[in-house]
Amino acid sequence: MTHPTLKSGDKLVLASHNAGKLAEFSALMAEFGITVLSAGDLNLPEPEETATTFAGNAAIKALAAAKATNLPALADDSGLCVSALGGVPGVYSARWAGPNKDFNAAMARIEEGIGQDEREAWFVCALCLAYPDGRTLTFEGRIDGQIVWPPRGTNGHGYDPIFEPENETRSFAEMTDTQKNAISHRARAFAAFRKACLD
Ligand SMILES: O=P(O)(O)OP(=O)(O)OP(=O)(O)OC[C@H]1O[C@@H](n2cnc3c(O)ncnc32)[C@H](O)[C@@H]1O
Ligand SMILES: [Mg+2]
Repeated sequence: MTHPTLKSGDKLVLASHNAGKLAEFSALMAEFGITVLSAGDLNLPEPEETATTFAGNAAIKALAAAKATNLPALADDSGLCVSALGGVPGVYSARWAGPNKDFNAAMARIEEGIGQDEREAWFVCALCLAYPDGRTLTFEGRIDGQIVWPPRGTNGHGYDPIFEPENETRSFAEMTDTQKNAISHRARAFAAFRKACLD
């Protein structure tokens, strides 16, 4: 039995500036009694995501936030990998939407790049918990599915309207937060984090 690394009453910085992710985390974290502060609340800068892996970028963000606040910090690096595009946009998922976060353009770019018969895609989420002393723990989650077109649904965020998880008939954007949080890449990574650090 491993000892929990975070307990009720502890403070944790969520090192993300993405409102959609933060909403999902607040639902996932609700039952644990941890005080969650977000990077936006704390005015933390957004470090450059220079790594070539999700885990590497999650560590960059988590360590930057932990060092800036002297508190443990949890960062999420995630993205949509499209098989017919060789796994792209992947770690470039945010950059494909550009500074104006134009996900309609990014989704259209994906659809234009793939054929009718090669629709496989998967979302990945890497979570990194970092401490001010530089220790890190990393967890990953993945969900497989396919790209659908046209985009469907108005819930969620980012690429949700064009991603239909396997064994589902709805896109992520047609699901409620609770439904998405039961199966998503983020929820799966969170389950591993929870098992190691919260339960
Ligand atoms: O780095 P932070 O501040 O956390 O916020 P971000 O939006 O830049 O996040 P990433 O660097 O991890 O980029 C992930 C991209 O993948 C998209 N993405 C990740 N998870 C997603 C999900 O569950 N549904 C839809 N899109 C998602 C998201 O919209 C981003 O464009
Ligand atoms: Mg980012």
